[in-house]
Amino acid sequence: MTLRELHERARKTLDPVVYDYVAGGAGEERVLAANERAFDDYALLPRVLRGSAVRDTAVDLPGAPRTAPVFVAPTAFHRLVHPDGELATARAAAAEGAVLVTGTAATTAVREVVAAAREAAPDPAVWFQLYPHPRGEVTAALVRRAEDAGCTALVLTVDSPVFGRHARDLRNGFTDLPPGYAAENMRDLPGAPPGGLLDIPMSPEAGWAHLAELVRGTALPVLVKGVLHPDDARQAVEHGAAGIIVSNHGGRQSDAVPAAVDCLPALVDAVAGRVPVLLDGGVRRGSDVAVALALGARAVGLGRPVVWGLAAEGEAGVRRVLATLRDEYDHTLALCGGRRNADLTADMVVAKGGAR
Ligand SMILES: Cc1cc2nc3c(=O)[nH]c(=O)nc-3n(C[C@H](O)[C@H](O)[C@H](O)COP(=O)(O)O)c2cc1C
Ligand SMILES: CCCCC(=O)C(=O)O
Repeated sequence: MTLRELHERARKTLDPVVYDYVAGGAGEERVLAANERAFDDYALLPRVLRGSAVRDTAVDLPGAPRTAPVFVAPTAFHRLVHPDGELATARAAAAEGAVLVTGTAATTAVREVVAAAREAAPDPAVWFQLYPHPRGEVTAALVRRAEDAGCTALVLTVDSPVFGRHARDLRNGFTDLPPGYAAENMRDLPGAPPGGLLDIPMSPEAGWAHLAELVRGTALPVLVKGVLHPDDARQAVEHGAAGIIVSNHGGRQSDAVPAAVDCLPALVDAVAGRVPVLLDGGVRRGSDVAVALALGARAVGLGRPVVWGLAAEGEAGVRRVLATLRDEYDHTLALCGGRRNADLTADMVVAKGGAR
């Protein structure tokens, strides 16, 4: 079954309001559409007579040595789409050797998520995503939870000073979690009520000091997610980021930003190899992975496709999504005459219709 078919099955399975929450974007959904369409505008110029029957696609990421080049981006509330929720996602990602980013908005506590990943693989990599919280003690408590659970990196999402305006959710009246679901990691934190969507505050006044404080307060590497401006990528590195995730939140925050992959080259230049640059948004095929890696991304994240796999088939569906992308990417690498990711270089990416 292709990713497209899994998406279709998920659409038929899900409550339309939940489907819209996952599928939707901000505003007129221009950025949502642009993320996927941008990949259509790139083509790959293969190199010939230099390939290998054995290919190595593993990458080193912070807190995740020798991992898959495709990771599970943080997406909220997995129990809304499948009763096994984040436990299924965790087992699937671990079994496929992919980093799982769980986070503040998970409907399963991080301790249980890491335990489930460990059932599926001896040394899984689970990262924990958080937002800059106005109260330092709340961030500190969340970080302790992630550390105690065994997470190997933190991800600070910085593209959400305020929550995006999701037109579908506003139309559907979906503005908080239904009864019976909670953001489990927010339970019993100092000064924070449990645990609905509205209890995960965004901080319009957060500054670079938040990042510096987070980095100071943990031994874990901290990646910064949601960077689009090259100067912000430089600032993030200067404030201690161990990695940059180029992302526009899957078109769910500003509806006026460029497609994520179109921002990638400038950020790769700005970071100049000091830390790995990752990307998410619109990745749907192995060739999209190849384009992003050729343009300098170390790895790419999948948001919605993982949720569609989970909704359609639980753990097996998430495994299928990750395995499909891995196989398609490996095949593309072979067709491009590559034996390792580094064999994909920026000169091999051209605008559709010809060489640039
Ligand atoms: C339903 C949903 C929930 C999300 N929740 C979060 C979140 O809690 N934290 C976060 O940093 N990003 C969140 N994101 C953004 C994803 O991490 C990622 O940036 C985006 O989905 C990538 O685009 P794609 O869906 O086209 O793969 C969410 C995305 C979706 C679709
Ligand atoms: C406060 C929950 C965050 C979920 C999120 O980031 C999204 O729906 O895009």
